[in-house]
Amino acid sequence: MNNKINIIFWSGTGNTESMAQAIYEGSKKGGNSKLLTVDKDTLDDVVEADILFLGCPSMGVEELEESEMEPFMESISNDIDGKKIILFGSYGWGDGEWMQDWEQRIKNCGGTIVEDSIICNESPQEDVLKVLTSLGQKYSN
Ligand SMILES: Cc1cc2nc3c(=O)[nH]c(=O)nc-3n(C[C@H](O)[C@H](O)[C@H](O)COP(=O)(O)O)c2cc1C
Repeated sequence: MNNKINIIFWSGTGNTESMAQAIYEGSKKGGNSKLLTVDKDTLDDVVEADILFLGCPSMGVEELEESEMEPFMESISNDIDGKKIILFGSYGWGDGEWMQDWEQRIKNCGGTIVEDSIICNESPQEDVLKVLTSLGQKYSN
């Protein structure tokens, strides 16, 4: 059976959503992946995943989105020990600090970051989308 890949994201204006869709396009070939907005996921979607892709833009002041993504992260903090995770998201005027903090948080919960996080400024360019699609494909086998 191919790896179970779950892609869970929050996106306000669609930039992080485009990134998530690019990952999903690549992962679909494995026939065992799901694309979920963070309000639609369940704890099972986290627990069952061999590879978890989590996406969120930089919001607040270099923070995760506070009404859905932040509570979601809190809710899974005891369930990602040993989990293979890849983070992605879009940002605006900052320097990527939110992503560094997010990586640290995952590590503190015992999660394993298996790839460099993918970040892009505002709308993802074609080259970023290609990288994301190849990552989806790479892990779906
Ligand atoms: C309320 C709000 C807060 C934001 N805070 C930051 C920030 O602290 N740092 C940053 O680089 N960009 C910030 N941004 C810009 C977004 O991260 C950026 O527009 C991103 O592309 C949005 O992604 P999305 O289309 O997936 O929602 C903020 C945007 C909004 C609406």
